[in-house]
Amino acid sequence: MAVFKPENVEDFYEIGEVLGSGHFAQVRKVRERATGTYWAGKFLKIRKNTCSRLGLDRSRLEEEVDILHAIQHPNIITLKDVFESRAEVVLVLEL
Ligand SMILES: Nc1ncnc2c1ncn2[C@@H]1O[C@H](COP(=O)(O)OP(=O)(O)OP(=O)(O)O)[C@@H](O)[C@H]1O
Repeated sequence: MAVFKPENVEDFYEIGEVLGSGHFAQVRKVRERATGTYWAGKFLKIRKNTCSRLGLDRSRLEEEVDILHAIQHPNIITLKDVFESRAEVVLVLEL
């Protein structure tokens, strides 16, 4: 199962320009501090309670993260890291 790190993503990545946005996510270019490598950081809003219609359901997201983690294929984007704070989850993806 994928590990959702409780650390602050900004301790490990510099957050850069916005690359795009979707229904629940904003995607930004991020730079790994340790290596200088660029990645895409997908900042996802998580639903706070079952009654709310805003944000993603965390269990659905867990399933998707597990699938991304399990698959390594040239046509499927690589998932490098997952960070979690109270209100959002950040997926660090291949740019
Ligand atoms: N790995 C990535 N590298 C570069 N840009 C990306 C990457 N992932 C997403 N983007 C950009 O961010 C935008 C939003 O991505 P996201 O995956 O949130 O949304 P979507 O699949 O287009 O929409 P939806 O909310 O319907 O799922 C994309 O349209 C693309 O421009």
